[in-house]
Amino acid sequence: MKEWKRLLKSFSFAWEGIVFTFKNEKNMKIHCAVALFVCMTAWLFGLSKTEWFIILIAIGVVLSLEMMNTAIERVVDFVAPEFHPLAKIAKDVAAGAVFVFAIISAIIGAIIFFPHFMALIS
Ligand SMILES: Nc1ncnc2c1ncn2[C@@H]1O[C@H](COP(=O)(O)OP(=O)(O)OP(=O)(O)O)[C@@H](O)[C@H]1O
Repeated sequence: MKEWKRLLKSFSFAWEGIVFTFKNEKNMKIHCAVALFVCMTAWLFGLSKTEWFIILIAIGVVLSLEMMNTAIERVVDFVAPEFHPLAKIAKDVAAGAVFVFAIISAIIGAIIFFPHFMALIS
């Protein structure tokens, strides 16, 4: 019983982290809006299971990276509230990680949706 309570508590802390990121990070709102749009388009095009699988992984990784970026930003602000070159590197590298995977996800989306879009207009 105690184990269950501990597990539920850890889920609720994780949920608090998700809500915090969504409320405080503009980029997270943008990622969520794009993810919703992509899922609706995928549903309309009737993507295969494999295509859904790839798209959901891309969405999951982008959202998770944005949350890791937010966590790193907050830790950096906590330990280095003043300007510091290492704080800059930590924040820039974390933001870069999100950017790299967001670009890769856009390419993945283009590769998956392009044939469906061409089939629709031809
Ligand atoms: N303590 C610091 N020392 C050095 N440079 C910093 C510091 N804090 C922020 N920076 C620089 O300013 C940039 C913006 O930092 P900020 O904390 O405003 O994050 P952000 O890029 O606005 O993130 P987001 O928009 O995702 O919240 C960082 O990427 C970094 O280059």
